Amino acid sequence: MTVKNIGILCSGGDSPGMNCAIRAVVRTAISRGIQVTGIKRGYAGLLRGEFMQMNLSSVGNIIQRGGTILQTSRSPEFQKVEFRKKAVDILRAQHIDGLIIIGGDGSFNGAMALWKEHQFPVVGIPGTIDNDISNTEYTIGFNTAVQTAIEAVDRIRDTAHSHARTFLVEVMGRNSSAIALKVGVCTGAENILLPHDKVNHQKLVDDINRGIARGKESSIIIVAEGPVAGRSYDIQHVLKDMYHLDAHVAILGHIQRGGSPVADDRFIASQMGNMAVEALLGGNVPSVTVVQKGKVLMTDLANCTTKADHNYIEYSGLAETLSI
Ligand SMILES: Nc1ncnc2c1ncn2[C@@H]1O[C@H](COP(=O)(O)OP(=O)(O)O)[C@@H](O)[C@H]1O
Ligand SMILES: O=P(O)(O)OC[C@H]1O[C@](O)(COP(=O)(O)O)[C@@H](O)[C@@H]1O
Ligand SMILES: [Mg+2]
Repeated sequence: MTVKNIGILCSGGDSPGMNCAIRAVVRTAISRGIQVTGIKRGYAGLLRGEFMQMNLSSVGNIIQRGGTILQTSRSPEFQKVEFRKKAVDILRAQHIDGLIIIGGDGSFNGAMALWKEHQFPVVGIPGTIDNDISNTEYTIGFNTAVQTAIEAVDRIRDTAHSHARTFLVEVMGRNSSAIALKVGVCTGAENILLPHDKVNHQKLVDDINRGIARGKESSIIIVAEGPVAGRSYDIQHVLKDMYHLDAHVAILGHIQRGGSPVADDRFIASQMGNMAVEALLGGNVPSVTVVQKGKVLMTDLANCTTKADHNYIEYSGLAETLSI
């Protein structure tokens, strides 16, 4: 089928660099004589028919902006087969021939369903700070989120040292270890608690006390968020009640999702946006842009519909060795 009009949407959590990908899609498509229809607020906006025609200037001056100009959403309705049928009817009525989805593993499952149930041509671009998608080394936004968290932890370290305190700093990432491990290594954290770790409070206290005994004036423990944000408070209470150790909690939260994308996010998103359009035009669907062995390339979308926590787990040994 000839593609004349490409739809584009963002879905799931926003991530820094999504705008760079949108810009690359729009500019590549227009340079190839193809129309681009922006779909606002993800799958929820698609179901409401929220469209905007994109032109060269609608993506001007956005390369440095965090978030997404198209906005995004989580849409429970889209999990249902009847709503995906409605979505495809809306896309076809709008004369959209193929869809580019910028999002995480959940969004890719929605895209895969559009293909399987209706053979609607889809191409994914991985955009999530969590870096938790199978078969890609990278997802757009991860390095910016990590940089933001590092800067926050460095500031907390100033206070931790000045008051000789222990801090539990909770980072985002749901069940993914990636942000916690990279931030932990880069801030010289004394300990990193991964999402599924059963916390060994005794070891934590022993480690902190060993540090104090050799003259350390502060301890930073990076806590990966896990399924429900706020687990740091549980750990804080056990440390206080059972070990009489006072620890302060800092939950970094959504501060990690916003902000201007760092160079890697701009560069990779620009390549991915460009490649996604070429894939749609070349009939390479359903597919997804990925990073493998450091290179941006295409793979089958089916390879990227599961969550993965593979990317950084290999660095837990490094973190432990360097934090003694
Ligand atoms: N199995 C699925 N089938 C259809 N749509 C899905 C599925 N999983 C997720 N989605 C859609 O993708 C949206 C975003 O998924 P979510 O997991 O919240 O974020 P992310 O894509 O960033 O991982 C969901 O709100 C839903 O609309
Ligand atoms: O902003 P929300 O909807 O509360 O979601 C928080 C979750 O979104 C994330 O920031 C990003 O997750 P997704 O990219 O999968 O949407 C997670 O790290 C965090 O657990
Ligand atoms: Mg996700």
